[in-house]
Amino acid sequence: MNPDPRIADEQTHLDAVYGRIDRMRATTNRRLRETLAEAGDTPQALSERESYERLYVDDLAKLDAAEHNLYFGRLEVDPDDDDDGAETRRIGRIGVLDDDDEDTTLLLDWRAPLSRPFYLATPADPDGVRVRRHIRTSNRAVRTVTDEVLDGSAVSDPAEGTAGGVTLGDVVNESALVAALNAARTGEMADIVETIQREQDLIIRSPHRGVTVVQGGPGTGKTAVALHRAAYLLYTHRDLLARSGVLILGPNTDFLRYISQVLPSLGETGVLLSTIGNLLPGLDTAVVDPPAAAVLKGSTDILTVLKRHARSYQSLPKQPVTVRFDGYPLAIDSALVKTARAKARSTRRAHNQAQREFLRSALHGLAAAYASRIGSSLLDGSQMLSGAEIADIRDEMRDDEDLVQAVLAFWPRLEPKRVLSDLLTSATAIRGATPGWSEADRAALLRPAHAPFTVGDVPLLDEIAELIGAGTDDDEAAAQAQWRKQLSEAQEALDILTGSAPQDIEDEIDPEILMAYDLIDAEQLAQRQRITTHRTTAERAYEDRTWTFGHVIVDEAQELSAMAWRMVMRRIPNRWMTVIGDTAQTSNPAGASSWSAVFEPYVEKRWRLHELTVNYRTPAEIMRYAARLLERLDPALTPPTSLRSNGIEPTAVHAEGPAAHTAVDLAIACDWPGLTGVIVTDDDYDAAVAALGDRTGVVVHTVTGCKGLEFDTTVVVEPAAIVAASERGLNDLYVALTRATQRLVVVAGNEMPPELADLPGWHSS
Ligand SMILES: Nc1ncnc2c1ncn2[C@@H]1O[C@H](COP(=O)(O)OP(=O)(O)OP(=O)(O)O)[C@@H](O)[C@H]1O
Repeated sequence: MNPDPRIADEQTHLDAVYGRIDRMRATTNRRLRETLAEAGDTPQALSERESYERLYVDDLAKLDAAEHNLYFGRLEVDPDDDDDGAETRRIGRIGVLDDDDEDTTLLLDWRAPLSRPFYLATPADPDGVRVRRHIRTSNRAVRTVTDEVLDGSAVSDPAEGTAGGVTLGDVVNESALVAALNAARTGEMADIVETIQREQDLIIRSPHRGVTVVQGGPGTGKTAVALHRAAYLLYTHRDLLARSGVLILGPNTDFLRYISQVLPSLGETGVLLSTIGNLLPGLDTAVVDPPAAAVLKGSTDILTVLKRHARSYQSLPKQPVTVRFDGYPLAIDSALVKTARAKARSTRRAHNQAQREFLRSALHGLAAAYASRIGSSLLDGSQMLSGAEIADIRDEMRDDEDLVQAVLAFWPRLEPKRVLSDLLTSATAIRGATPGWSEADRAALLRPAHAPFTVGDVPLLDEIAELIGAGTDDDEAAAQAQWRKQLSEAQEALDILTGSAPQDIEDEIDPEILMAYDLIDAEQLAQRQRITTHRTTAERAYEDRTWTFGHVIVDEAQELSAMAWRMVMRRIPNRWMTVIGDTAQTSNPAGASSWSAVFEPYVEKRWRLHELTVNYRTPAEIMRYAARLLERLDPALTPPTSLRSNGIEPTAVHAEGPAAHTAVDLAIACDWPGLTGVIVTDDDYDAAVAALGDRTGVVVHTVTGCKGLEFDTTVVVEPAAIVAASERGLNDLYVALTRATQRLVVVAGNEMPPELADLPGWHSS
């Protein structure tokens, strides 16, 4: 067989691209070595060196990330002018310019506007594209080339695999898509740059600057779309977003681990991935509240409880407290504290910030009392000390630590964790803050003294931090002064850096390799220096509760409670967000069942809904059963249409003993290709993990922990128990059934939900 000339052609181009990448890597490596070898240990020299080092290391990471499948697409498009020849565009993971005289474009970045027809053109609507070529490479060699001729005639290379219920005319890059969907899963999500579909592309590149909601059933690519949108926005709005950062919120750390490689593989690292449970600096929790507590803590009704409780620290003395100043006894009594409290409250500042006014006023009262003791006229009792003298006494009192402590007992400095613990661990505190509540609700809120904070507590802690003010004015003033100092040092360092840029480097500089002073200003440099071990915007944001992001993406957004949304919204005052979810998959009892209820309080009607309707993950054979559960959940909901049908019928296995054991043994014995996920209830989790031991190729997850994940084969254990385990058990089972890319096996003892009772192989004993 003659070798395909297209392969040889593309190999020539691929060699040119990698040649250029290798030259860029060599130059960057050389510069990095030179930077590291530089002498000088002044603070400026060190910071200059560190900035360059960071820059070169970042560049190398980007080049490494682009190595795999660097070049994947080629378009022949109608030329702009009347010229007969077609214009050729080559598309890759990153843009690459040649180092020739013309700076020839070797590769267009997939996110560039000129690349867009690669994703949008269809035979029915070619958008000027004559031929779309899909190039598969591995280890720097071209393996296959597939052409689609989009001139209204037929597709030239037929696709491998079969499609389920979707019209193939809708599918772009079909054979590559089917190959990607059939590929064995590794436990880490892969990027989809080569096969983004039209409906997905419209969301990824949406210019909408408000809240974009992406609703779609399981497997419709919502997570993939969210991650590629992050990459697209970072490319298109780099100046803005590199500085303010992008936050991606996911449901749990397993999920974040699963998606964590996608953005680096696209050359983007400046993104903070977080769960609600570790969004607050200094706290990391995955502990989930019992349903009743979750509902109470998730609702905005808890706000008045928190406010009432925070106010309870602004207390009055039941008995006057006697303090001694200069040997004289002075009384801190209810009248004195009441006056000081009124003054402090009238500042309308947060508790900790108003403390200064409270103290000033109380000391003023005590100074006046003291003055009346030592300075009253013996004749008529009138005050003989001047106002200035009384103020001096007040200042002296301020230095008397015992006295100040005694006063501040009635307006103590607060710290969010203590405030919340004080509330949740005391039946008395709960009662005081919840007038009108039922005893059952109060009992649901109460927790043992040393119980850890839960995910539901995190938004409450954030709320309390707002209510009480994070630090006192003095803390803030000290932080500001420190910041100004760093800023001026950074400016000096930058001046030196700019002034010392050697001309010869300037002359030979690659357009892609930017110099430090192109990229950073004094503020950024100061921020880098603030915590030298925490270098990226994302990491700085992670350290700072009050950080506001440029864009926020919320995945599995249906799980967020109303209180969690308040916390998220605080971090994105510009409301530029992409929100991804499926209200049919909600398992949190405090989660969302309607997007308008979530967003209207924040943006009224200014949010835009996109719906994804094609299920890329789950084959039609499995979706047939899952759809029945959706019907029971809400008959108005339409299941997504499976793109594939693979001929593998789901089956059921009757377990004689404990079903979790049977399921794990079965998974090990069958050794199905790729990754197998065994999904169990919380109660069965430990037993299943123990049964699995250190076997690879099989993983165990709880129903809530499998959210967003996928496996080649899924073994769902005791579906009836999953349904019974919680109020949202049906939703959980729906999620569990839709995790497989190839095969579903259900293992049960005696009970089976009616929707699965006709599974081949099922019989109860
Ligand atoms: N255009 C595409 N090309 C290749 N693979 C795709 C494409 N779109 C989606 N996929 C794949 O389909 C699977 C499901 O996608 P994803 O996890 O993003 O769906 P989801 O809507 O977030 O699902 P769920 O709500 O069930 O968690 C993933 O393996 C993803 O890589």
